[in-house]
Amino acid sequence: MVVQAEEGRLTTSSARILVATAVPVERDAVASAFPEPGAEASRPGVLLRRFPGGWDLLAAGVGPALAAASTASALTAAALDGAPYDLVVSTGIGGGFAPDAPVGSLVVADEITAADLGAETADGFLPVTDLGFGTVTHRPPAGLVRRVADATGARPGTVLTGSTVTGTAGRAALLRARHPRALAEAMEGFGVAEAAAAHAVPVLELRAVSNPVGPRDRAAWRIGDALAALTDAFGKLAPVLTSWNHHDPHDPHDPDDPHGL
Ligand SMILES: O=C(O)c1cccc(C(=O)CC[C@H]2O[C@@H](n3cnc4c(=O)[nH]cnc43)[C@H](O)[C@@H]2O)c1
Repeated sequence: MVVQAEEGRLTTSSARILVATAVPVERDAVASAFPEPGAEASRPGVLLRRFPGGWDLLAAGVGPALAAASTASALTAAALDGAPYDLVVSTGIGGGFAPDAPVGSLVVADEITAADLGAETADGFLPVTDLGFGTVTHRPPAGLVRRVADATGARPGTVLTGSTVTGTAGRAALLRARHPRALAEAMEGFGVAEAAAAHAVPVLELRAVSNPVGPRDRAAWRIGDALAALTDAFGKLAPVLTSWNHHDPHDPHDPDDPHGL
């Protein structure tokens, strides 16, 4: 994999990386980290913005279902083209849990967790795994998460995925009680991760915090600041991805890897 950073902008890569945002304005914020405008590439069910070096950007839609469907379409198309992706990155704006993830900050997921996938019972919420189904958490490669955190200043932690934006202090407190490591909430990460897992492709989730998770206060959303943080972060991601090689079972930069440095 070869990715070069030039004045904080992404230039070349030999890896194939799919970056899935929810909406076009988030995709365009990521695109601003590239020196070129990119070119459109149409595949069944998806319209990609393609950049030299193997980067494809996709506005995959809002919510876990559409994000999963769009990401799966892109992954399948790439595989059928004979150029499968090496990494999928779910990214965009998100809500941050106070006080750990303030507005304007970045969060990188070490766990991508479906917050509302399960059953409500008289004794509380049961995740689908307790019912004997599927999964509720995907874990991105630990060494890659660490290096993304180091390079961008993103705080590592759990990023929750839900189909509903939290709008009350009570719901925010409930989520944090259930997921004490949760730093952020968004609506797509788990869907993107499910699609990536189906194709055995590693996944990352990086969120720029636009609003606190809690009582709905639309006027307090700082979407412009979060989008600017996203552009800045993707400029800094280049050297991180330069040395990451997921084909190598031993990550020399992962202190948890006994074969590493
Ligand atoms: O409440 C509104 O009026 C409103 C206005 C603009 C956007 C929204 C959204 O629901 C955007 C959802 C979109 O952004 C991500 N996101 C951002 N903050 C959060 C959050 O606190 N909780 C969940 N998702 C959030 C999400 O990934 C969607 O793509 C509402």
